[in-house]
Amino acid sequence: MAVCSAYTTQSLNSTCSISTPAKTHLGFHQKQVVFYRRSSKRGGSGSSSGPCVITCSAGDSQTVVIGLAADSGCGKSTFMRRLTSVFGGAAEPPKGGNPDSNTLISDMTTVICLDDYHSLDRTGRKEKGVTALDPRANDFDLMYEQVKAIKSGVAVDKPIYNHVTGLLDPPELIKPPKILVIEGLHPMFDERVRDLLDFSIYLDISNEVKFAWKIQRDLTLLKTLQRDMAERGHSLESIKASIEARKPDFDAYIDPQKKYADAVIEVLPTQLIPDDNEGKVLRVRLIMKEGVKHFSPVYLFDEGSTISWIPCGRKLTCSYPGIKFHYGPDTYFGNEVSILEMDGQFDRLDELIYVESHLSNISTKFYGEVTQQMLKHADFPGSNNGTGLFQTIVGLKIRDLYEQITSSKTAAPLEATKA
Ligand SMILES: Nc1ncnc2c1ncn2[C@@H]1O[C@H](COP(=O)(O)OP(=O)(O)OP(=O)(O)O)[C@@H](O)[C@H]1O
Ligand SMILES: O=C(CO)[C@H](O)[C@H](O)COP(=O)(O)O
Repeated sequence: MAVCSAYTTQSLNSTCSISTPAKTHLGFHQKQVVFYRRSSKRGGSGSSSGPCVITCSAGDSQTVVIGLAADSGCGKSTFMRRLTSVFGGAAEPPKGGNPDSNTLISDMTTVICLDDYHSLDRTGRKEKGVTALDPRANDFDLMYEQVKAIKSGVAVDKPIYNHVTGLLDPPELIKPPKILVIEGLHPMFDERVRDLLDFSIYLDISNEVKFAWKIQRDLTLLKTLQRDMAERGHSLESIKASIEARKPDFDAYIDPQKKYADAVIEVLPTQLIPDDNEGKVLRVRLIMKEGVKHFSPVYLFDEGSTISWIPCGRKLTCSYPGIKFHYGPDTYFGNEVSILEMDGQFDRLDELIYVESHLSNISTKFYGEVTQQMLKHADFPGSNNGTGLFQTIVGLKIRDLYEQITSSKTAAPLEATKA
């Protein structure tokens, strides 16, 4: 291994870091690693017994890494569709690649699914008697090395977990995007991976709601397959059994990650209907950590005050059971947070502008942008309640965070030049 000291760089704007030579067993992509010839007499004393590697990413293509954690079937894909829409352009699987790829690429974002780091396939897990939620079924070393590589501008060959076959497929090439989202069961589980995140989100869906969503999804699937009632009954039991079987590992390995999240979207049954167990009307809480770099929590009316607001009346149509907002400071796992809560659902999405105009720090670029985004995706699940509203707002906050990070990176060399 050579000692690296002085190198030429391709562009003044580049941010460069010295790394060890590409390690193919970790899937680093050799082609993306840039080799530079030693150019300067000054500092050129390093021995040159082997290849030195500099990996460069242009100043304007810094990869910002976002983590999104949730159990399976808890709305990660829906959230990702809202997020990528905020940046413009549709997200699609890699062109010409594996049709069962879990990756989604748009102009600005690449979303990778952490299921791809399962180290045991479906049969392997069955043989060992572990679930996919168990850390022993996942390769955190590879996850860390590859996310770190992408963040520093190096492409990787990431494995693919095929949900259709339950097997690990040959890897796919992931090039460093402007924004990398790692979504799945464990983005905040491993401390090394956690430290690479510029922002983290946890979707906390209560058991009652999770169950209602699963049934809804599976019954829709069954309906399209035109199965009979007997099979539907069987399916209900198996959905229940699968949720129960996952619960111990969910409680042990997934749920504890929420204490690390910068924002948590908590989804609970409504409090507006006494003893509601339908799970259709939802109470949704956006829990926002204070003091996170490049992130200022959203507030209602007056920052730091405690406020309850029923907006129904002349400007917002509400049918039973109505809509109730709450905002205020709180603590969450020992951290200071602000919590914005919405219970109930909108009758008319265009009237959301009335609510939007009373929210501050929502990082919109123009008046009504939240409402516009919500109307654009009115057919997505949760568009008439706090899940859609808060996912959209978090998407705008991530855009803002990205712009702040990239502008501070490009401003830094300028400041240094001035000094
Ligand atoms: N906000 C919501 N309101 C109502 N139902 C929802 C909401 N979000 C998701 N769902 C239901 O849950 C299902 C799963 O949503 P989605 O595919 O976004 O979750 P996921 O976490 O990506 O799932 P998976 O892990 O299985 O890929 C949807 O088909 C829908 O039925
Ligand atoms: O918790 C999950 C995350 O999506 C899946 O259950 C896990 O990835 C295993 O997938 P499959 O059930 O398709 O073998």
